[in-house]
Amino acid sequence: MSAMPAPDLPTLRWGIIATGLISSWFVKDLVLDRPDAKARHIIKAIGSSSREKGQVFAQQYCPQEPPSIYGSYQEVYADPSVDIVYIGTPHAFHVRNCLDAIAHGKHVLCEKAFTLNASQAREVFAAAKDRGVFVMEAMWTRFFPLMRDLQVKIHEENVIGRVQRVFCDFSLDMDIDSLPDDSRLKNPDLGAGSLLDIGIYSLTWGLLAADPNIASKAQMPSILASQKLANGADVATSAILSYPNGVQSIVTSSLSFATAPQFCRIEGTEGFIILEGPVHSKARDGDATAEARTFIFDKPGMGFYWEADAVAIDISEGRTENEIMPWGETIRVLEILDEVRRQGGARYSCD
Ligand SMILES: NC(=O)C1=CN([C@@H]2O[C@H](COP(=O)(O)OP(=O)(O)OC[C@H]3O[C@@H](n4cnc5c(N)ncnc54)[C@H](OP(=O)(O)O)[C@@H]3O)[C@@H](O)[C@H]2O)C=CC1
Ligand SMILES: O=C1OC[C@@H](O)[C@H](O)[C@H]1O
Repeated sequence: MSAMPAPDLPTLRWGIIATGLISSWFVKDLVLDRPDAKARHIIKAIGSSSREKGQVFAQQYCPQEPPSIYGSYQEVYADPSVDIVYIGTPHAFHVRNCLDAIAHGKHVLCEKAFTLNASQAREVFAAAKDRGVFVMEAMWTRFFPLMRDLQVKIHEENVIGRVQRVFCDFSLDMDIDSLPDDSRLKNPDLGAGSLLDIGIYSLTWGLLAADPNIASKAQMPSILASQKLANGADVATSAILSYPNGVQSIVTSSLSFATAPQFCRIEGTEGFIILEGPVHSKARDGDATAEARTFIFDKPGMGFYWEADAVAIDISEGRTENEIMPWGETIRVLEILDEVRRQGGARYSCD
């Protein structure tokens, strides 16, 4: 028997911008039948550079309730049946797409990296403030229960004592040389490079494991960074974040090889935590003497619905920011990414 969400749950009507990989993952998760759903999500419109692409996308991912299909993004912004626009274009277009959606009075959930630099993000949030609409960076892993549980274990229950050092890597073997020059991973005009695409995940763990606070309450670490560049984009980035209390987070990313399954190690005075598996599916803690405990993190689909449910609840309760990923945190992350690129050499034309 199918488990439909209760009818009184907050309901959000989505317009999807772009029909690439992430939009397909996001929409597949949104239309999943989930007994524990905290919100109801309806895909009302698909906007694509091509109406045909939009049709194929809708047939494949929205079979139950066919959305309106548009051969432009503007038509999605203008559609009165859309409450919120989900932006799944390459990073370089996020600022324009966000501003356009906000100008039409739409709420926005925009993929990571939110914009190419902190200055663009400030511009978007200023526009959102003026229009009074909800905006959030789709930093989906911050909404994983595993992420939330580990924050409590590390910073409230102190299960590994005082955190001393964090290592986190996210690398993918993308065979960059074989990609076309217009690939978003290769072309700096599209926001190419490992840092904004996947290094942002390593940085997220590096920050959250070192300091429980976010946005303006968080300590700002000093940064030492190095990048390997190809055609102006970073193929690899390594950064050391050093905190005034001596904690160091070593965060790395690369597009030349794949991360080992154990992608993150958080070391404390009384033990360690290892994160492993695809999209944070497992955490293990232990120390030299005690037997390690393993926390398995199974989930239906990929887990994009947690951020989507949080957004629906915020909007239904009249908030314009989310407390897990508020505007100040997106700006803080982008300021760190800006500094890493300043030291490492990767530049975008908007810098
Ligand atoms: N949260 C996550 O797990 C993931 C997030 N992402 C993020 O999503 C964004 C898009 O990534 P991804 O889906 O992998 O990218 P894709 O290349 O698969 O798709 C991007 C889509 O954007 C649209 N687009 C508009 N202008 C351009 C252009 N000049 N060049 C290419 N595409 C264009 C196209 O859709 P159309 O023709 O329909 O308009 C295209 O299909 C990035 O910001 C990335 O960081 C990506 C993967 C996973
Ligand atoms: O966010 C992401 O996670 C998965 C990767 O495949 C993708 O390149 C990246 O954008």
